[in-house]
Amino acid sequence: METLNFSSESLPSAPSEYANPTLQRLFLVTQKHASVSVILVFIGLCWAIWRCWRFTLYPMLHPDEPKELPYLIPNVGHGRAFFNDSNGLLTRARKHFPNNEPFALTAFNHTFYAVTDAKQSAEVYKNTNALSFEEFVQTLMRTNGNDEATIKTIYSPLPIDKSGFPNPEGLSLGVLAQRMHVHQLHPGENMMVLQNKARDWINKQLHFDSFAKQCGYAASKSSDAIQLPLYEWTSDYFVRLGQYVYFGDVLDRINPNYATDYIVFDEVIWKMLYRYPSFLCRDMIVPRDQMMASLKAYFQVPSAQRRDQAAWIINAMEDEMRAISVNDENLAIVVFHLYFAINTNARKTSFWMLTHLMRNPDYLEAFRAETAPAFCGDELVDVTYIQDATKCPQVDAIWHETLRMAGWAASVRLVTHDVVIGGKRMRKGNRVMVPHRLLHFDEDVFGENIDDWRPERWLDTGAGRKLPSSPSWRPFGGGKTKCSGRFLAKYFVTAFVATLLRRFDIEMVGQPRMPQPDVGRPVLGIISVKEGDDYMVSITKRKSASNKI
Ligand code: HEM
Repeated sequence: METLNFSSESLPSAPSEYANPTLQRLFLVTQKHASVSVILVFIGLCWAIWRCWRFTLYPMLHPDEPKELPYLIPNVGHGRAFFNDSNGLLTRARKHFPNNEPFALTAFNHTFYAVTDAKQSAEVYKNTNALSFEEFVQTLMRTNGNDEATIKTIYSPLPIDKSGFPNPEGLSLGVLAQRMHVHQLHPGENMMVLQNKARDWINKQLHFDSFAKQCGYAASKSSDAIQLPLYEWTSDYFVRLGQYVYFGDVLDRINPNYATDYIVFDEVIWKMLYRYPSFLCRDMIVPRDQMMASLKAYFQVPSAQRRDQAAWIINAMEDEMRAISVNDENLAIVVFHLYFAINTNARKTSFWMLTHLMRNPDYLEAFRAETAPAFCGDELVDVTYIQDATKCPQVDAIWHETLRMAGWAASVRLVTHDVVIGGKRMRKGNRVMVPHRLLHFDEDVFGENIDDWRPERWLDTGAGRKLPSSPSWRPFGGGKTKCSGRFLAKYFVTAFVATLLRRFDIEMVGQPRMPQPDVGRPVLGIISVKEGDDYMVSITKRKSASNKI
């Protein structure tokens, strides 16, 4: 008993009849334990009442609302699991509620409704009145420094007869921008300009001499072979490609490190999405601010020195923004978001595609053979051939299957007023998400061996050939905000891989394990590779084009 170490000052006084000091201490300790027990019982009771209310009584009283996945700690909810592996959590929740109804999840006081049924997801994409995508864009704008007055101006309706891009519905510039992206990026003359620019860049840069000069990260070089870390290399090449296609050389001249800064930023972009306090994310803020300053400097270069090199959308956005008096700083932030949309996903898709192809040499050879007619010697000449699924069905299947495996995004919308989706009432102020991955891993739709990369699932059966138009196929989101860059993205990735395979042999150095996706970090499309899982590939010159298939 003497080992009990309570100081008598910190405890209430014991009755004086306990003359023995040991008994006196024992009394005090018992009394303290009793008060602790009362508090614990009280907390336990409150917790039981809260839990019974939240997960039993409330659902009974509101059967029209989505059921919620139970959790233990109020406010925290499934926060930790959500941050560690949101798709793992969603898969677990889907199994918990065996019917296909929407369900609810709470993470750090935010409630999300998850819609995992393909038909119900179409309801989400269609309902632009009660479900807002703009709120997500505006939050990003705020996080990255757009001021409130500018956001308000950009989201205020404009006259139907304004000059510049036609606006017959009197939309705000924020909404009209979606139409402008479509005008730039859907197949047609405007997209062809970008395709030709990309073809010329790929033809010039995908050269052995260029690798040797540009890739400071190469592990070894000889006169006809070079070893490169695949993720680092595809990231570097694709971001420079996207930048060139949209800004020509001008941005690179203003800041030769722009593409490198972007990749550093893009790898920690989840800190921006989770709105980390600035003192915890210097690694994201420093490159971001540098890029925004460079974009501001870009818009201060005299028009004659930059506009003829820029894509139509960059010049058109500048004109539209200036017409509503948006200043250079705010313009730079808006265009920064566009730079991000152009560059975040293609670099990762090419990494995953090459990774799967090297592990499936038959498909690699099929890709090479099918795309051969697009070349004259080693030069890519025909920009439409590789895109055409009737001429390159295997390439098309490889593209789809790579996106199916690597697409990790969810479409997220804010509920702006109560709405019924999938027969369930969703409350204003919460968010609705359509997790693409859950749709893409539905065996009933995409067939067996769902965890394996099998392009043949898109080719071998009539049902497989219809998959690209299935409502379960959502790598690019859906509705009015469906990724307008999807055609150009396919072109960038397949033209790059085709030219690489035309000119070089590529193989893994050693036998690296299959790189793991970084499931803990949210992305807006394609999953990143886990830190430390990048691996070396050896790229070797092939024989001259005349000897090729
Ligand atoms: C494999 C590559 C790509 C994937 C997986 C992808 C995926 C997505 C997704 C999931 C969205 C959000 C849609 C929504 O929630 O409704 C989106 C939006 C967008 N993407 Fe992509 N994207 C890719 C490549 C590109 C490229 C190369 C560009 C431009 C050249 C681009 C431009 C855009 C734009 C402008 C939006 C916003 C749509 C709008 O507000 O109108 N994307 N993308």
